[in-house]
Amino acid sequence: MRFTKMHGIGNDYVYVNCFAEELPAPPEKIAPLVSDRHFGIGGDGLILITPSEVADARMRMFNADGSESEMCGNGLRCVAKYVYDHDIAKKETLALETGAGVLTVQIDAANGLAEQVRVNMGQPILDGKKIPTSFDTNPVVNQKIEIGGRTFEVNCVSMGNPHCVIFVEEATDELVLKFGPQIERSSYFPARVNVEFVEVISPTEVRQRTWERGSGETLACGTGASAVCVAGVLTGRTERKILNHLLGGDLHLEWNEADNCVYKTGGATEVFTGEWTPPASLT
Ligand SMILES: N[C@H](CCC[C@H](N)C(=O)O)C(=O)O
Repeated sequence: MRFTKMHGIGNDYVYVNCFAEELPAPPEKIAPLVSDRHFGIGGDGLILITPSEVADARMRMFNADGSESEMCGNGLRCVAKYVYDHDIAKKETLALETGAGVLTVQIDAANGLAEQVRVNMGQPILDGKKIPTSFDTNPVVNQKIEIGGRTFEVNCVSMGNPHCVIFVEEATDELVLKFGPQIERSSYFPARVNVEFVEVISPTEVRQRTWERGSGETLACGTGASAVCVAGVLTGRTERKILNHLLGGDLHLEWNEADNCVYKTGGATEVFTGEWTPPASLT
């Protein structure tokens, strides 16, 4: 299986161009194998770039545990870069189909290659039942949950996929690595959840660490950063335009008042291409 390794500020996936390549097995079986950093290629998951009936291309994203997610913000910037750089559609404005609908992406290119990518991430979903959470408020802000003997105040937002944003003094290893997985799998979140621990530096600047549903801690999460932007505004902590520092780099975010959409800008990088040999047990 030919693949391309790409990352968006350190959130790395194995990308397969399904315009040209046929998968040797179902993607949910391939994702855990290629994601393994010792026995596989290494990555936070698998992303398929496929033809679309309604857009320039379609993204399908599988976490390292094989579960499929509706959306991936860093992944979508990389898909846009791939589609542009590899001439699937050489357009500076691309329409890309995701589980969160068709999203519009703006490419800033130099010498025929995409450098910065700006994604209209669409409107956040704030209805507790739709996110989904066990809360039936709209929005779900400053709600208390009990996890492992501790109380957390959570703010929940869906950007197509579910997020739980928790503002903290310091995003420690204990919070991310011990409580992250417990929150992910708690009964408050029927479809599990991605968890963001966020330090507010100023009304226009935050720092985020992410525990991702199905993949564990990652260096960055674009849908998570968008959810953080929304949660910051809803709780009166931040302005509508922020700079978010993630472990792997920075993202610029804006929750636009006029159209209610979140705009996310950041880089996308192609690292290498290769050919993966599926184990005999798979085929
Ligand atoms: N890293 C991705 C999000 C992956 C979310 C996935 N873990 C889920 O199950 O929803 C991003 O940049 O938006």
